[in-house]
Amino acid sequence: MRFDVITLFPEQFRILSGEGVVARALGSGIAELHLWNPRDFALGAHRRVDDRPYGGGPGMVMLFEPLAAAIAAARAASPGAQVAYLSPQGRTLDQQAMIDFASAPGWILLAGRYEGIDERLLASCIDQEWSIGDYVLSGGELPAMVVMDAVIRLLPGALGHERSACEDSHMNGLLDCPHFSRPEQIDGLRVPEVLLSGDHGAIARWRRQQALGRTWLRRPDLLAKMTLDNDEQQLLQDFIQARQA
Ligand SMILES: Nc1nonc1C(=O)N[C@H]1C[C@@H]1c1ccc(S(N)(=O)=O)cc1
Repeated sequence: MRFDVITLFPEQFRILSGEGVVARALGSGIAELHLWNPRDFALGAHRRVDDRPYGGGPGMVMLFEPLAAAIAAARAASPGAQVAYLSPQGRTLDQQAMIDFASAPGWILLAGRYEGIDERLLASCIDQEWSIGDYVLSGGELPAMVVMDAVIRLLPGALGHERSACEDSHMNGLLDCPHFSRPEQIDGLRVPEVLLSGDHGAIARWRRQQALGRTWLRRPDLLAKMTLDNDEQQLLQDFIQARQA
């Protein structure tokens, strides 16, 4: 998948080529990243990319022309890609959104700065507006990297043969189960016996029950969206009763 990011701070994206899933995906061609700086498309002696807002008020607004030109260049280089603007006013993203995005041919991500962008861009150049959460950051670069990370891990081959993203939290509407590794005991805290049993059926049921129970405890809003089969309902009831015993 091709990602084109429009950003005033392209050097921030070097972090993606460091190590880990995203770096390996970029290095192996599973994903590719192209950066476009609006300042390269700014005209005039001062090559301005922002200016004061009409009507007064604090902060600066990113100018229409440089962003429109950068978006046009990215669209020409990535046919079929849609343009998504990262802002607190966008649709809040969740795992299902990332799953949907992973099937697109590519994305052009616009990382905003300052107070935001000239509103006319939303009507003329931008296809979708997304938010990574209800808070305001100093720039859209981190949100763009968050989206890239969440989408890239879903691409075939990105996580390697040893596992896939399907066990992750939120991938099946539930939170993930707890995980343990060596040693078997730390300060009297033991690994659940079932995980040491070698009974893969029992381990799978325990993990499903833990995922159901954790979601019930921490995110009942997610559970409310799910339809549990009879076995899952019984697992959850047993979890709840064990807690109340
Ligand atoms: N949350 C987020 N999810 O994605 N981006 C997020 C974010 O905080 N971006 C901030 C730098 C930039 C920004 C953009 C737009 C607006 S504005 N005036 O439209 O509200 C305010 C701040």
